[in-house]
Amino acid sequence: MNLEDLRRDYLMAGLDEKDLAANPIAQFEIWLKQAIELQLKDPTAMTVATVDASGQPSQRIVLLKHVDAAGFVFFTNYGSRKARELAGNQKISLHFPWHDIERQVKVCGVAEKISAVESAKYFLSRPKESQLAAWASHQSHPVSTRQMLMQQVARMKEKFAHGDIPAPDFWGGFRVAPHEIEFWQGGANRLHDRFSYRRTGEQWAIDRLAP
Ligand SMILES: Cc1cc2nc3c(=O)[nH]c(=O)nc-3n(C[C@H](O)[C@H](O)[C@H](O)COP(=O)(O)O)c2cc1C
Ligand SMILES: Cc1ncc(COP(=O)(O)O)c(CN)c1O
Repeated sequence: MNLEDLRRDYLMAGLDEKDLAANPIAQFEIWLKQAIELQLKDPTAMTVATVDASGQPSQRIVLLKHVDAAGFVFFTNYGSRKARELAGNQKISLHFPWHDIERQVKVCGVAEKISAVESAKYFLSRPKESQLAAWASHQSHPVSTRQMLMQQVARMKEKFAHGDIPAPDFWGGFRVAPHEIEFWQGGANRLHDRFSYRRTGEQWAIDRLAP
């Protein structure tokens, strides 16, 4: 299979320092809003990179569920591989791959569990079937067959047949407090525009980076 000629030029837009918000969260919100309005598929999907004790990185996609000055929030199983890696090393990187608008955003920061109260509030807003799936899935651990998984779902459905399904204590959110956020806009002939914000106390410094 020859992949060498698979490429395209990025011609949609440029990015100038004068167009950037002073605060990267404000800039992120502008870009995310555009990604949603332009009906990109899974606009909130982000790749999350963590590292294990040996320094081995691993990645997976999760959905961003909240963003504000305090950081980026996603939800997952606290026994999952990502959560176990974060327990040993809070350093994390997030990546939004917005191919259709020739943009990407990279975030580096530190992840912390949110409160059980905050997690429960989000959990209760999810569809019941997803709540049962969270109870049934020992995420990232081997499961012998799909049938075993479905049996577990059925057991949980029975157990929680009446009333609200409570949030499991092994499931909840992480908030990523960022210290670096890069905005990338594709340019012609590989001469892309890149701006990197770095936290300097209460403020943010902005550098244009070579493409
Ligand atoms: C578009 C998309 C969104 C996903 N969103 C989540 C999510 O919000 N939370 C989650 O735990 N897993 C989500 N997953 C599944 C993860 O990618 C991953 O398989 C799972 O969290 C286990 O990862 P780990 O074993 O590295 O911890 C999503 C997958 C895709 C493709
Ligand atoms: C396992 C898992 N957990 C959580 C989520 C988060 O999304 P939601 O809360 O909207 O179901 C997803 C989304 N694909 C998922 O696959």
